[in-house]
Amino acid sequence: MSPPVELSPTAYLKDHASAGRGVFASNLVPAGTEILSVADPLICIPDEAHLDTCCHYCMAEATDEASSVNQAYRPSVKLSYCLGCRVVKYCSKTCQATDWKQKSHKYECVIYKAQYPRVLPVTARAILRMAKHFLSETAGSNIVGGIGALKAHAEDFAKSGGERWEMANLTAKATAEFSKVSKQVSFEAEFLRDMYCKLLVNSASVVTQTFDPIGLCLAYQGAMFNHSCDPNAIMLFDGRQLSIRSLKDVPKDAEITISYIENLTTRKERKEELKSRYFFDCSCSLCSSDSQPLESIQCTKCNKSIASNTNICASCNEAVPEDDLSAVLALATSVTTNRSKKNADKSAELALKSLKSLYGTKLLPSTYPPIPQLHQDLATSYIDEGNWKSAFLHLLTLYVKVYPTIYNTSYHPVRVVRTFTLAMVLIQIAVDEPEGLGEKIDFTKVLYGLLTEVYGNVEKSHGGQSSFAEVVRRKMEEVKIDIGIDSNREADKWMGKGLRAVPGLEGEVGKLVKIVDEFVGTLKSG
Ligand SMILES: C[S@@+](CC[C@H](N)C(=O)[O-])C[C@H]1O[C@@H](n2cnc3c(N)ncnc32)[C@H](O)[C@@H]1O
Repeated sequence: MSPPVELSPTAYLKDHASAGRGVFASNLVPAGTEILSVADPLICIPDEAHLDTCCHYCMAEATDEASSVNQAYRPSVKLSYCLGCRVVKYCSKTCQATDWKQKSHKYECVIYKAQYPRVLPVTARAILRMAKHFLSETAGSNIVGGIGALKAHAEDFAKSGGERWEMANLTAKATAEFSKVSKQVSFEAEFLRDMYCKLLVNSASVVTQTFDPIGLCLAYQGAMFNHSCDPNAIMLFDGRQLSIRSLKDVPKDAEITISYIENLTTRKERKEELKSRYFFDCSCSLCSSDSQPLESIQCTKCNKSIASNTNICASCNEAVPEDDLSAVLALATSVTTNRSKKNADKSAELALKSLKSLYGTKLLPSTYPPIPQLHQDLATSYIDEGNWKSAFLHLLTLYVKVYPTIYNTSYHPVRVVRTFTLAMVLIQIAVDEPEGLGEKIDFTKVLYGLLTEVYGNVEKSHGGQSSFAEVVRRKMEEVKIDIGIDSNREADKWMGKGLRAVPGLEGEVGKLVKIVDEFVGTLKSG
């Protein structure tokens, strides 16, 4: 048994009873605090789709093509190509020089250039960096034992075979071949395959402030956290800076866990994904519990929730016929499976059709997977198109019917960001089509209520020094001036509360709930 290692002022690493190593709290960690911050992850690079729009070092995004709502999150950034390879871009000479000297672009530039106009996939680019770094690493050079000590599960990958193993071999072989053009160093395929396995098990998606994936990150300390489907912490990105923040109070010496996957899925789907991607059987508190809140269905007679482990409504005793229930659950599974396929049709048309078919069963509430994801994907598509009213209706449905169940703390970072997006979309509606919602809402009050909710939670969700907190503060100031609020007194009264808790907003909340009920009603009737 190795001795514990301090990972940050609040967390230490030690051997875990059943999961290799794990991270534990050094003292009580209060909810909404930073546990770990890594300013310079070993690897943090854009994926293929974002090579043209993200700085290859700091991950800043170019603003040119973003819609007005997405621009609210970003400072103005212009990117220029590396003139050597013309594949990667930078926002400044400093980023370019750091990437060149410290992050291996000096070595990989010639490899990228030889492949141009073909662009290497993000996994191939990442394993080249890992391999290069591995050569200069000694076991004691880093507190977690470096790349050598990262779990690879290589035998499990080989044993499970299939497409993933094929891809590991193909990527490693092709990358080894490509690396030969470098005069500095080239690699064997088998060694690169080992790097590939380590990458897949230990890396995380880099996400924007709106949680859209833009790249891949490998940070030693970040890779030490084990998974739970009901985690007490979350990984966030601010550009290339990775942080882990607590979602709940974590008692001294308790394990700190994050979620590796999109955990808004059914238990069966979560367990299958974790087994196939990370090679373990999840036995977290949620997977071991009889109650699966997301898998509750809705009673067609009294509209109350029916728990996931029964087909009988506890409120009115109505029984849902088992065959009907099986058919509905199979439909939900098939929508999820089709969406997760490679080259799946991700169009808004299909998402809307799927959403209507799920609601059309009348048995599935807005929280049942994959309904929340479909609403979110549709909102994102409509924001990109500038279709504010449709984006608003989907985001508002999530705000009213989904977030209180799936993110049961008001400072959950995803909930805070989505609420901010809802406020930004509301601004667009107020400008473009204020009569478009049917119900006349007081835009000023609702907007101010949403923003104060975000403003009051951002310290806990993201930290006061984060770029997102800065974006929120700026927007709050702008809106206060626009709507003629010149003191903080009124804002303070509302601070941190949800719309529902703000005095004087009950009427507006009632109207919003009615808008959502009518909207879901139209989706149910196809
Ligand atoms: C990113 S690593 C986490 C750190 C790892 N425990 C170590 O010792 O290096 C991911 C791997 O840790 C293990 N792991 C993570 N969460 C687990 C869990 N809840 N139960 C069992 N094993 C887990 C699995 O082997 C998984 O592939």
